[in-house]
Amino acid sequence: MTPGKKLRGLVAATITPMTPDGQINLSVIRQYVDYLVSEQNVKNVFVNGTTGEGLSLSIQERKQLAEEWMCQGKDKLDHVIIHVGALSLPESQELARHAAAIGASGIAVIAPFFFRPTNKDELIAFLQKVASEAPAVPFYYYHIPPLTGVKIRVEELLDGIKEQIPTFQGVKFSDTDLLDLAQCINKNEREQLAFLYGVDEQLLSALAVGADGAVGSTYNYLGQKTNLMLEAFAKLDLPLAQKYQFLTGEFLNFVIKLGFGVAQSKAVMTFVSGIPMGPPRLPLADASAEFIAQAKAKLESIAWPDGD
Ligand SMILES: CC(=O)N[C@@H]([C@@H](O)[C@H](O)[C@H](O)CO)[C@@H](O)CC(=O)C(=O)O
Repeated sequence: MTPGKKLRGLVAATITPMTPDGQINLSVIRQYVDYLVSEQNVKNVFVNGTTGEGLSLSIQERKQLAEEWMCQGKDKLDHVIIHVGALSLPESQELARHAAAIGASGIAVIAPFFFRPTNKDELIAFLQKVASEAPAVPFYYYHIPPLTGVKIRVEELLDGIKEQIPTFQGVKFSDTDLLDLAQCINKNEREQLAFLYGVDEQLLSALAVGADGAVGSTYNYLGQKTNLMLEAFAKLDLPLAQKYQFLTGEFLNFVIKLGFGVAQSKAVMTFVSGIPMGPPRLPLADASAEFIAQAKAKLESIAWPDGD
């Protein structure tokens, strides 16, 4: 791992593999790490987030997964960010201390979403109490208003946040409000913050306003293609970058219409990688056989510019 290096590029929002009877399946994480690195060229992971069903796992399971990713990712991954957000502040603090103890490269926290913060100060107060439990670990705010219902604009949140959270390192921005994202980047240009976009189907637009990279579910199985989009964008080859975005978008548009969430991501990752991701945890229901057949056929029909 590379401590201190600014987080850039693609970060896979990891799926939590489960056994058919619904237990977490740590035994495939080693294979999963190798697959991400060698087949998808993705060397950063975000563990126990939305895609990882982090909020549906017990504290013990979250710790076990974090430890396994750290252990298997050692010498292979660049960054292992652990999502430690929880509805209960003491639980979130416990997870932050644990992530620090096992040497995580960063921690991230979602806004609490049952009793919600109603303004910036309440949200920062919560984040600060968690971040201060891991005083040497880079801290990221995980902004995902479609799921949390917490719509406090990040631009507003960032104003003065470093004074209260000295470890503040950036934002995982999972929202479509690109004006907010652009204003964050504009105002924080000279700071060393990382802005990582989380709506995979419109990553190219976020790159255009200066996002440093992306955290998302599709980089588990479309990481290599999305890396080619990043490369084309870096070389200012906009037509090629657009081509990749259009094609990943074509797949996502198709599956979103069928109904696409964490369960379906698990199914897609299983058929693409061959690693059994297992079922999701209730209340999520397993992807249907029909979804799997249609998603597979669609993905196989895409003619990528690199001929793959
Ligand atoms: C709502 C949701 O799950 N969003 C995903 C996206 O990667 C999403 O799956 C993708 O854009 C397809 O819609 C990520 O932002 C979530 C994520 O990074 C995480 O698992 O923490």
